[in-house]
Amino acid sequence: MNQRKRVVVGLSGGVDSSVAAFLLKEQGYEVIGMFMKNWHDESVTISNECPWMEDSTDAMLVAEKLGIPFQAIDLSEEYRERIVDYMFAEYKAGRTPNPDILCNREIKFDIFLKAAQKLKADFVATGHYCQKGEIEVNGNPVFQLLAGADPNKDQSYFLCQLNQEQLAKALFPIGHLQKSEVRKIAKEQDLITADKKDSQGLCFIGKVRLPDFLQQQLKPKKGDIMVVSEELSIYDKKKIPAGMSIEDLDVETLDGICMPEIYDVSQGKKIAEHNGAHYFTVGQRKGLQVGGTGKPLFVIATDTSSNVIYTGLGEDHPGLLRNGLFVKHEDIHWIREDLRLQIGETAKYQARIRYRQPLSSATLLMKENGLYVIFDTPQKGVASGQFVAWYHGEESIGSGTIF
Ligand SMILES: Nc1ncnc2c1ncn2[C@@H]1O[C@H](COP(=O)(O)OP(=O)(O)OP(=O)(O)O)[C@@H](O)[C@H]1O
Repeated sequence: MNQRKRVVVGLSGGVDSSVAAFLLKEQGYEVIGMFMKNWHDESVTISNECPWMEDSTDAMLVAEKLGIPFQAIDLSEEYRERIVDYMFAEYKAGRTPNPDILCNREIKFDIFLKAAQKLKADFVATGHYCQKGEIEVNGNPVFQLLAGADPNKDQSYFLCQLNQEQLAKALFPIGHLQKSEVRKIAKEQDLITADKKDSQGLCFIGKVRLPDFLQQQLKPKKGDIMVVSEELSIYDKKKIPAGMSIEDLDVETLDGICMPEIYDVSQGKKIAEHNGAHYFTVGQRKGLQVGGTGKPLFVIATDTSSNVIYTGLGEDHPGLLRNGLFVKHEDIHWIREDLRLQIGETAKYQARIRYRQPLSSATLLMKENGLYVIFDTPQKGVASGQFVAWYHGEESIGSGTIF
């Protein structure tokens, strides 16, 4: 059946994609390995190491060992335009982007996919820990994005912005395996990548720390750290009114619950200084460098226009917890288009707002202006710019950018 299908596998020089390529070959596909050079800027390299060169050599050696053709393509320009520029713009605006999710949507399953199609490939495969399903809805095929079988490695969250056309062309050959099994196969096949360390995400940053990367374009600028009391009246609006069912909440109440709070300096007390509000993210504890406060300080909001950070004392500060979040109409993405909610409709799903976070039950309400996601239990670290993905069991149904 699969004999004549051609697959381009993204070979990163890591163990997962090496084993993915091996398994595809075993299954009888015609496999081509392709390494992409993502982004490399001499100015952010903090050592003389050149990780992408090493990775591309490893990818090539794996291809050689498996006896498959190999190509390397330079997508660094596209990467800069679509990922790096987006990252800087988002941080500058006080939001927290997720480059890994964008990279899958914009690079691996767009530009890379198009390059594969030029080679007349039927599919693009990656070493992601997730699975693809196919069902029929009203007589039409519908593709499903499913969690990886290894609960510690599930990467479906990173693919939550893929659409049906992209999924139709995707293969995830290792999604049904545990990481330990992948390493075992790599060892058995004597692949050079068998013992290679896992990558840390943020592939393009390589070995540079995020703060160092950001400082390339976002210059340090001193500003105030304010500490905000627990007793502010704005926190009352964040609560779900007692006795009300979520379906009956009006938009004003929903906005109070789901929109990020806007603080002003009169609501806080200056406690120290920081070196740039755009370096900080909601929920962050590290990097504030304020001592003598007894309990730890956490960022509860940043205001990049006035360059002020608002913080709360202690991990139970009401500013840290949110009962819901909002996704603007144009930022809502349905993987399962057939399950798209219409205005006025609600649905019960499980949501996650960051990679590896356990799923948490939530009610989704579709309104004219966008989607409100109300959690059964309040969540910490709901950061603007990050993605929320909603699941039905193991299946990722849709996602959106948090307002
Ligand atoms: N530079 C690259 N060139 C080609 N494909 C890549 C590259 N970087 C990542 N990929 C593809 O995307 C998948 C997921 O990338 P990620 O950076 O999360 O690596 P990973 O899960 O550690 O996998 P691996 O062990 O294969 O590096 C990889 O398995 C690979 O198929």
